[in-house]
Amino acid sequence: MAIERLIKFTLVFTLAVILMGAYTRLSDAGLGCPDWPGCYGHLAVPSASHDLAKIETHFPQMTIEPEKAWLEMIHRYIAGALGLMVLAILILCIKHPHAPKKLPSFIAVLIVFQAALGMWTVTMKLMPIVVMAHLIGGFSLFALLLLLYLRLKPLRIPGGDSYARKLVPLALVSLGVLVIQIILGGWTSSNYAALACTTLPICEGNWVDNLRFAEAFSPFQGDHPSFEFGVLDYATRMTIHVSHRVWAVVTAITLILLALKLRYAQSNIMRNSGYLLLLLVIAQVGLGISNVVMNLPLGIAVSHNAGAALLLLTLVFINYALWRKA
Ligand code: HEM
Repeated sequence: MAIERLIKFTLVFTLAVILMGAYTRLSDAGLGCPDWPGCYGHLAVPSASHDLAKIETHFPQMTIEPEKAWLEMIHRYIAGALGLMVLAILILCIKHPHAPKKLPSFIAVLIVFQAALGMWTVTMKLMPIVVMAHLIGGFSLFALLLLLYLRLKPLRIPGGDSYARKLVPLALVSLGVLVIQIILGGWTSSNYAALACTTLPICEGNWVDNLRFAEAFSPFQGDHPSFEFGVLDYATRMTIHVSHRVWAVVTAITLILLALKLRYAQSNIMRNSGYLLLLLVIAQVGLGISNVVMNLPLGIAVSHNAGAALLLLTLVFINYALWRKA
């Protein structure tokens, strides 16, 4: 069916947009263009000398950095293309008598909201709550597109797999635990807390006595001309970082337990999902540790983001497959 192929392509494209967003953020290019939707009022990054002269007058505090501006604009263009794909999916679903209608409509609304969050990310100068919501919006879009794809497929577990069905509560808890870990990761990244702890396993110094949960998880951090590079003090960033690491232990244990239990499922599809989950958890923890010991190299940080997105997809699939009637 044309819709299924389009959704499959859109899923891969969404991952590309998420990774491009992570690459832009981690390259400190989020404010490469200080306005929205254009860049210094232009459709492409301006380079002509008369345009540059005008920019100096209209944006006196800004120095145009073409590389960063291009990263930001490419992210905006491909996100725009993704918006058009989601619109096409919605139209095809509305036309197709047996396709779901509510889910694609919700996805279309979500992508409009996601565009607004992209705008606020720039206009509110990388305010962490907005940056994190933008990251979560992208991940939600990715997960909902998979759900739509699965709704269009007649997926059934052969014979019902009564053993796997007993894992429904654990699979649901695993998804919840993972979502919390992703939110904590987004909060770590958007508050520039990645390098607050540089030793293993948890943090250096007398970290237990310096934890400040109220400040660390307050969604609003006052007025600042810009939130680029973070506005929180060391102890607060350390608390955010430590929370992400400690919850990583809870996440890894829960997901590995589910993966190991899935080994005894009767159906191949559930057993293989378990192996994939196990592989992804090990890779994700390895990438997280590499982030810390290697001082956040761009490639590793972007791969850590991709790992989180793929873990989410795997758990959405496992939950869906377990809930589906035989
Ligand atoms: C167990 C599963 C884990 C998941 C699902 C996860 C997820 C995430 C996510 C979604 C982000 C935000 C990425 C971004 O904004 O681009 C993040 C950031 C981060 N994670 Fe994890 N993480 C996990 C484990 C770990 C572990 C074990 C460590 C270290 C020991 C770690 C260290 C970090 C660091 C330092 C950042 C900030 C990187 C940055 O500034 O972009 N993570 N994590």
